[in-house]
Amino acid sequence: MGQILEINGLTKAYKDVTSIYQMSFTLKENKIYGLLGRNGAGKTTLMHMITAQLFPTCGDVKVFGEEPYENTRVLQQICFIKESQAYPEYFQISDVFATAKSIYPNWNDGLANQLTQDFQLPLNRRIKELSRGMLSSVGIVVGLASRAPLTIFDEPYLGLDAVARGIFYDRLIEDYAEYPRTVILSTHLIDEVSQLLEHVLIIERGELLFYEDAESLRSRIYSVSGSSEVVETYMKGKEVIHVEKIGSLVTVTLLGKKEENNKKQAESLGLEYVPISLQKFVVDLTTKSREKVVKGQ
Ligand SMILES: Nc1ncnc2c1ncn2[C@@H]1O[C@H](COP(=O)(O)OP(=O)(O)OP(=O)(O)O)[C@@H](O)[C@H]1O
Repeated sequence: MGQILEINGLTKAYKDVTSIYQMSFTLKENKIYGLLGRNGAGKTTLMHMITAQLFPTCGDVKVFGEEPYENTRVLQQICFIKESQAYPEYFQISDVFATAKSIYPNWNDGLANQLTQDFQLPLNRRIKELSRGMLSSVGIVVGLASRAPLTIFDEPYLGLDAVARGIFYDRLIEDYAEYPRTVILSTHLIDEVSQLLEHVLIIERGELLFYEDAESLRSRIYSVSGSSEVVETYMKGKEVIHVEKIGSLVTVTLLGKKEENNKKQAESLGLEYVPISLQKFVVDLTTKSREKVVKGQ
């Protein structure tokens, strides 16, 4: 399976902050990736460099084997939908779709029409007259109907209600199954998209903390709770992500190894074992432990 994105030593530094620091990774074609991290982690900066909207301070980005900057051949294969997508205000929705059709070679009218109906979009209404959620729906139609080999959604659903978000996920997975492409989905609604993701990239303060197969990661993340002494015994030699202490009860989030039987071991010590969601893992990973467990407490 081919690589469609190669990032090497990528850094973006501003005067007071380094948004992306020495990042290197590759993405394969026809996979759905989740790009996760807290506010300010560097996700949008990274996506802007991938889509040639921002120059790196150093390092390089190759998309489909080429540098994306001013490279029409590459750029027409990338569709980037962001939260605050700006369209000319005087455009009607139909003008946005006609423009997208002229840019993206794989644009599909049938899918665009289907999605227009799903989201109940009035094609002849002007952009400046749309509600926030309708504007997000327009972006989603463009993102899906373009069928671009690299499709990137950066928090695409500001203002979209749960029903509309459900339509987005369903249509994405249906169309992806028939017309595979590489999708990068950046969102804070991790629980909602968790089942869609095939690989997960977690970034924090401009660095890539995790890059793993989503199913494998989901099977390794869990928490145990119990008294501090027993929990501390259990924690020895394990990868502890987060510790929380309420009175004498300690709960730790851990990242197990695949081959370990973490559940059995925890339960044999009388600890409560709970598999945790990807969202909780990301929150715990990117939050400092509130309190360390001190031996004997
Ligand atoms: N033009 C800029 N000048 C200076 N600093 C910037 C600039 N753009 C981004 N930053 C900083 O870079 C860091 C990463 O920002 P970025 O927008 O990439 O984060 P993010 O992960 O997308 O956050 P969010 O989830 O809130 O959208 C932040 O500290 C931000 O303040």
